[in-house]
Amino acid sequence: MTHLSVNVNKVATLRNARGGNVPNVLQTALDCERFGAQGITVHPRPDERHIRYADVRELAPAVTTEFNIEGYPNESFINLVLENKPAQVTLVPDGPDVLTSNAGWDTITHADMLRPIVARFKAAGIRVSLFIETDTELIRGAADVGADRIELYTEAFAVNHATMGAEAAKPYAESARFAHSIGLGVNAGHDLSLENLADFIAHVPHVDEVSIGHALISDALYLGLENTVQAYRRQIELGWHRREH
Ligand SMILES: CC(=O)[C@@H](O)[C@H](O)COP(=O)(O)O
Ligand SMILES: NCC(=O)COP(=O)(O)O
Repeated sequence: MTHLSVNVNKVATLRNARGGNVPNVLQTALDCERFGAQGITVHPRPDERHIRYADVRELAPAVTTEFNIEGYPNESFINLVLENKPAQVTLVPDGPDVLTSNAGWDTITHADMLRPIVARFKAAGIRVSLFIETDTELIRGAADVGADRIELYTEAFAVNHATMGAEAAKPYAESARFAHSIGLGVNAGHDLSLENLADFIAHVPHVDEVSIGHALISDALYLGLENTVQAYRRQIELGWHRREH
């Protein structure tokens, strides 16, 4: 069954708006786990506009499910990850100024840069995932630089799902099948929501994990965090039960 990792970036955004410690990011992460999250994801950005490096240091020893740190692998990010040894690091090719992640890796152009970084993390016992679009050659490139998994960048799925429904999952299904066939694990994330998650899971095979933040934390304003985490888990189960493969 696909695991749900809750991205708590947006909890930190709210906390940072007032400069104190409300809401408490650590407590929220632990509560997400208590409510059924199977992982916690954070994406510290260079300007620390939401998750701060200090949050990562606080979360790392406290998270008892899978801790996943996402980000662009500059030297300070690499050191942060190696210092905190999460179960998984997800490398994302974000420029420092982006509003949010907006592209996957070009694993061919950046192969020489990625290969030694991936090797460093793997030598430290950290699983490495690369954020990537639905392009077979780039997925093959992820395997070539030594990645353990890919994270399919699902923004286009979310946008297209609004008009096309489950048909929007087709390129992702092909990519997931290909990644699996060459030995890569498959994660997915970005703009997944209660509206589109079951269709994604039903039509895309081999998905080990989804990481969801923006929509989930927004839903929690209406539904409460416990109900929301459980609602996302139920959508994953619903998707699995609708699978034809
Ligand atoms: C890689 C990815 O899709 C997520 O980490 C997303 O970028 C969340 O980051 P923000 O919360 O900064 O938008
Ligand atoms: N890796 C994707 C993630 O962590 C959350 O993305 P989003 O749900 O905030 O778009």
